Amino acid sequence: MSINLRTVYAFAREMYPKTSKETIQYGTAGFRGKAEFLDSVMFRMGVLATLRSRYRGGSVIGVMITASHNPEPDNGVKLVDPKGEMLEASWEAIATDLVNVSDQELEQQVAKIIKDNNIDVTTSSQVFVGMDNRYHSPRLLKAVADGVIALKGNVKEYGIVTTPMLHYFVVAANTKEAYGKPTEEGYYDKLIKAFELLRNGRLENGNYRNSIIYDGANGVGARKMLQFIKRMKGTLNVTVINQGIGVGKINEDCGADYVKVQQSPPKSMPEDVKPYTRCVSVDGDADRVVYFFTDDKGEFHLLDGDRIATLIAGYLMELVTQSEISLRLGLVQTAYANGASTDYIVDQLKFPVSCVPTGVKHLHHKALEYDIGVYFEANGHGTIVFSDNAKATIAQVAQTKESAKTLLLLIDLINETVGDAISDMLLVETILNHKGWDVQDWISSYNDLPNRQLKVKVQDRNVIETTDAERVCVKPEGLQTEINQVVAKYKRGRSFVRPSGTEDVVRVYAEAATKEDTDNLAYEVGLLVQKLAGGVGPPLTKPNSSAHL
Ligand SMILES: CC(=O)N[C@H]1[C@@H](OP(=O)(O)O)O[C@H](CO)[C@@H](O)[C@@H]1O
Ligand SMILES: [Mg+2]
Repeated sequence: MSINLRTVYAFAREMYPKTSKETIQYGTAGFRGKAEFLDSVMFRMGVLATLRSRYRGGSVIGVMITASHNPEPDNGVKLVDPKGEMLEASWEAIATDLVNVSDQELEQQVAKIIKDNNIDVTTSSQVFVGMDNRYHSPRLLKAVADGVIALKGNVKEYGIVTTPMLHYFVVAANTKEAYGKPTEEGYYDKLIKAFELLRNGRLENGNYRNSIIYDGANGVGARKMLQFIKRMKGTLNVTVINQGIGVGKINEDCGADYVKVQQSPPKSMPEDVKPYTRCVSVDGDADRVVYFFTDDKGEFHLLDGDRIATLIAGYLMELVTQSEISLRLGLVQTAYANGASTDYIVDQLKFPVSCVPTGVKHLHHKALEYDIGVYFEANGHGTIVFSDNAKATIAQVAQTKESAKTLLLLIDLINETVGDAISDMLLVETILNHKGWDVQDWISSYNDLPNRQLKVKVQDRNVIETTDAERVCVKPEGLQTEINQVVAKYKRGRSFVRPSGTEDVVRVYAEAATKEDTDNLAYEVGLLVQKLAGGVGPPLTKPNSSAHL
């Protein structure tokens, strides 16, 4: 097979010319932006995925077209490496250069990647592509596929799937189906079989009731949950709201990000929902999940990624202890984790905990250092990874001990390749069922510190640089000192700022002993960002109003 790089060049110029003059950055989870500027980015990512597949000896590489929790006009692309991880960090720079060169330089840039990485372009390659349900996703999927074809690679299109499904397909194919069948049906089968075996016919237990309300964020997570329901034979009664079929924009006034950041239920919540009903929200590509409920006074309560992580970690530790096996367990968080959750993990669970920069790629890598690594972002994005040693030990002990048998089934239920909202939800349901817990039992394990996030618009968010897992701001000079002075005024105060990697904003996080203090702290730090980091746009609104969120 010979590759004519002229083909790449001609394709790009004729079909996918580069229309944006601005430099495009590789963000927290790949490239993201307004959909109308992304055609050339997608074509080039198809080219890159093909090169990466050849570089990795023909292993399958995944390309997911989605802008996750972003608003509907945005789109984006996430690349999946052979073991289901996000694209290796060293290739992020290669990807960035490739999307930013002009159409005229493209041929030369592709040749450079081939030469620098010693890629044999005559070998075979395989790229799996999936997309969310944004209306511009099919157009962008075609651009990715054309990029693959331009380099004579093989492309398999999965159509509309969740991000974690695509990760699963990649790993299933690369493990020659040891992980499961690389099909949609294979994915449902694997999860549902494990879930039903774990229920073992006991649908309700203690305070646990067998029904939930599921907010699908008008995204692909809604459609796929409807598929789960069809196949689950009533083992869990799920009512899907924000289905996104015909009405409703993706993530608008609903979904995991809205619920977490606004700290309120989706706007379209049915009025007749009984107090203490378990509700879940997933995000636009269904890799995040948060739980919430409203109490009998109408007050909203959130059970976010930190809660999910602590619930899972505690349960896994119980099972490991009962199984009398010695494994290294650890939990990974980011600076956004609620301080109370970290205290609970360290003081009560006595679990080693570490803090890494935002972005699942960082958490995933850290979690791999443990035999059982639990990682979750506060926003509900996370999973659990098991080392080969853990799997082998558990399988052996499972021959004689029930607790280890349960662990083995949990491994099948968990999508280890990346955070998976549906798999995570089924896992939480399993644990609550086994413990006989309702949401009140769950939330009483510790009290969250009130917390708040603000988005501050600045001229160039890259003027902010951070260190120490983003908890300390080193640029612009003086900002951290002023933040420290403000934080010192508040009991249990903690605050940090960082540039978002998915939106053109600076994020401010604050927590403190009371809600009022938290709102004031966030506001004061927001003002500092505006003052010292080139704030633009309207002035921040004083606390006790959500207008500035
Ligand atoms: C505070 C927050 O929730 N940040 C999110 C958000 O990243 P930012 O870089 O903060 O925009 O999107 C990422 C991708 O989904 C996710 O990994 C991350 O946790
Ligand atoms: Mg997402």
